Amino acid sequence: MAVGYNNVDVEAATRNGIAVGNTPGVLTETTAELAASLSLAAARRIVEADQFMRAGLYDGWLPHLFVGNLLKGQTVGVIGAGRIGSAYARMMIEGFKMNLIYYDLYQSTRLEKFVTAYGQFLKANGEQPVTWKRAATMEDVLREADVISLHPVLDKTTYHLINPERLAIMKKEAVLVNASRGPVIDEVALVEHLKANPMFRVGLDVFEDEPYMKPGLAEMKNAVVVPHIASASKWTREGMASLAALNVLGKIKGYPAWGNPNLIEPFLKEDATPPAACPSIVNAKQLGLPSSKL
Ligand SMILES: NC(=O)c1ccc[n+]([C@@H]2O[C@H](COP(=O)([O-])OP(=O)(O)OC[C@H]3O[C@@H](n4cnc5c(N)ncnc54)[C@H](O)[C@@H]3O)[C@@H](O)[C@H]2O)c1
Ligand SMILES: O=C(O)[C@H](O)CO
Repeated sequence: MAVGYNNVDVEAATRNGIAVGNTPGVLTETTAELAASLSLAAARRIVEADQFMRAGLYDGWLPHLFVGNLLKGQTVGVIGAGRIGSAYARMMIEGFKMNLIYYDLYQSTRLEKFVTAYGQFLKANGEQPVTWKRAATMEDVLREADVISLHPVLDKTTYHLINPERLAIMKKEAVLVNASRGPVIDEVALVEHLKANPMFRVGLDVFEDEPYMKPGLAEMKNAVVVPHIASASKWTREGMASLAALNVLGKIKGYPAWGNPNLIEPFLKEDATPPAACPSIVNAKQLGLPSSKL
């Protein structure tokens, strides 16, 4: 069960009349929160400092001990401003008063409106307003942002989206976070970049050859690594299980596909019968499945 389905050959499934279900929506905030946690952990060197403390190396406050990056007033870059990317952007903007630069194939009007409104709120309170920019190219995001989080789907257009050339244009003290899919980053190139740029930091939830890391990554102090736990909250995992089970049940019962897979709340109510529909079938259109009325 997952929202990402890059590991499924949807074309082959469609050719064989097989419906492919996924679990959108219930992972959005949970995954965005983990990306925000990785951003903070990398920017403020939390894991390094924790290891230092546990090793008994702390012998008193020092002005230069584990100095990291301040987020307030800096720029957060989001590549892939869909459900999760937009939720992450809102957290970083509202939580840390960061400015936004994003790159997506589509305009995220709702996100832009949110930043504009929040900027006006800050201004009205005598504070520096936050700003947003939709970048014309991914390179613009990489050049300008202080913290960059990757949230696109994995496909041919996003495989090794972060490569040696693009790493080279990022700020030397940037923070890069990936809670999308491992192969979005060329991990061998990333290890080399981390070695050459000790102030560059990453927070990774996903890896190119999961469950393995590329040689050298585990030794890098400027990398925070966690084992694909972005959706690991109880509410989310229960929600994913419910949506997956209701997709299967819906197919068995011959129900239509739900009209708007971004609006899955009716399937999650504990005290009500779920709608007679499959919550999210990604190849519903291609299979010619009927769509339920909302
Ligand atoms: N680490 C985890 O546990 C975890 C959890 C949930 C989702 N994910 C991953 O996150 C991905 C995104 O999930 P979502 O629910 O936000 O999906 P979504 O479809 O809402 O958002 C994906 C966005 O990526 C954009 N995009 C596609 N190709 C692009 C490109 N070449 N350049 C820039 N943007 C591009 C799309 O336009 C879309 O806005 C999933 O497909 C999955 O791979 C990982
Ligand atoms: O795509 C997904 O849903 C995740 O990778 C699993 O949580």
